[in-house]
Amino acid sequence: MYKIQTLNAISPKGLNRLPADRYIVSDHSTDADAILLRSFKLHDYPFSNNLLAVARAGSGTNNVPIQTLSESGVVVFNAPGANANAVKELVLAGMLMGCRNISPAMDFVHSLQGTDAEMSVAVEAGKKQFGGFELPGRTLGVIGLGAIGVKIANAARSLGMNVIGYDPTITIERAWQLDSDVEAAPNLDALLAESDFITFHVPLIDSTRNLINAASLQKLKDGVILLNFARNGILDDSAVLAGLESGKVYAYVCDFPSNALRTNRRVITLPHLGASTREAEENCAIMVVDQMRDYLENGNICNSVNLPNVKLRRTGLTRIAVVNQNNPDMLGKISHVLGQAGVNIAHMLNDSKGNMAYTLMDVDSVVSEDTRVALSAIPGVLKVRLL
Ligand SMILES: NC(=O)c1ccc[n+]([C@@H]2O[C@H](COP(=O)([O-])OP(=O)(O)OC[C@H]3O[C@@H](n4cnc5c(N)ncnc54)[C@H](O)[C@@H]3O)[C@@H](O)[C@H]2O)c1
Ligand SMILES: O=C(O)CC[C@@H](O)C(=O)O
Repeated sequence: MYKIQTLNAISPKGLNRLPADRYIVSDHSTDADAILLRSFKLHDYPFSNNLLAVARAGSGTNNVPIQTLSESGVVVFNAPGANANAVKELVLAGMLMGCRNISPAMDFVHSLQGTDAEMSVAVEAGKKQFGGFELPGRTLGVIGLGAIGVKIANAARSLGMNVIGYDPTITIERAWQLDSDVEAAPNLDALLAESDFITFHVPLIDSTRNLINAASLQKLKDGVILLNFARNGILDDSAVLAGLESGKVYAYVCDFPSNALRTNRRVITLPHLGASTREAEENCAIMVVDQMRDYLENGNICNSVNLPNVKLRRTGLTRIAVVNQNNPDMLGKISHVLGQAGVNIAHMLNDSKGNMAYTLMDVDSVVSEDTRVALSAIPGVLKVRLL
């Protein structure tokens, strides 16, 4: 039986794909084979030695200590693109809420008192405070053209906006998906200087922390609308608040509330709702459960952030799965141990990602526990499983 620990609510549509005769799913296991989570902060979490996989039912993995897990040979999965449409829709809603002043206008209506006739007079007198502007012809800057950024860029084009994007590491797949009228900004400053709306869709990493700060704020157009549905920390909140105060920033729409933000009338802040749709939660859960199950049962890897994609059709009598450091001569040492044990490799795939490597082998015989232990003892080998 595989033990799966859930650290957040994971859609039953995903969990139901784990057969009860092979999987025990619990939210309080102490020796789990795999962990399923969403935004639970896993840094400093006590991992069991059994742990083989961590699966993030979402896109961002900044709540997962990838380096520490890699050092123990634990595979970390995520669900690329599975919640992108949900985020796209909320960003579009946020753009419209920002430019049409919907949140302060609603606050105004909530504050009205008196009869309907009195209210009608107050509405007509008061509504001029909330006049806004339209999207067509305005320029949207999209920072990060991954699963979410590309969808937003394309949707904004279909709404008649000019779109410029900035992503120095855009993949070929995403570039193919991009509307051909989306312009590539030569650098971040050019995007900041030309955009009426700027939306951020980058992971929180050292190079994306405080992309908007006191200095970069000065490069923005006056009256810009900023949207952060990526992560807290990508914009420096105090710089954005200063920009709202000076009029440089017209509105700030974000998914990451703080005390300073939530009381400002020109800030629309939501409770991390970007991926909170039935569809996105189901897509993410199904994707990571399938990936985790294929890894646990067959050793195949798909959509891991720390190991390469490796998928091998099952042949042979025994499958050997080895997670190791990406060092010279690892394959030589692994095949030497198997040769000494009289084990013949029928099929093999080996690939690497950064300083991690993975080897999946189908062999023609039963492999003893002694041989598994001998493979585990090779310096640089992190995990060995017989499947
Ligand atoms: N609010 C939410 O609920 C919610 C939901 C999903 C994702 N997110 C956040 O959004 C982020 C993006 O999600 P995604 O699914 O589009 O991820 P993704 O991996 O598909 O795309 C991220 C893109 O950012 C680019 N990038 C990295 N560093 C950059 C930099 N310095 N400048 C410009 N581009 C850079 C990458 O090349 C990549 O194309 C996630 O990492 C996560 O933090 C939030
Ligand atoms: O699980 C969630 O609700 C949020 C997920 C989101 O932050 C992500 O990075 O995919």
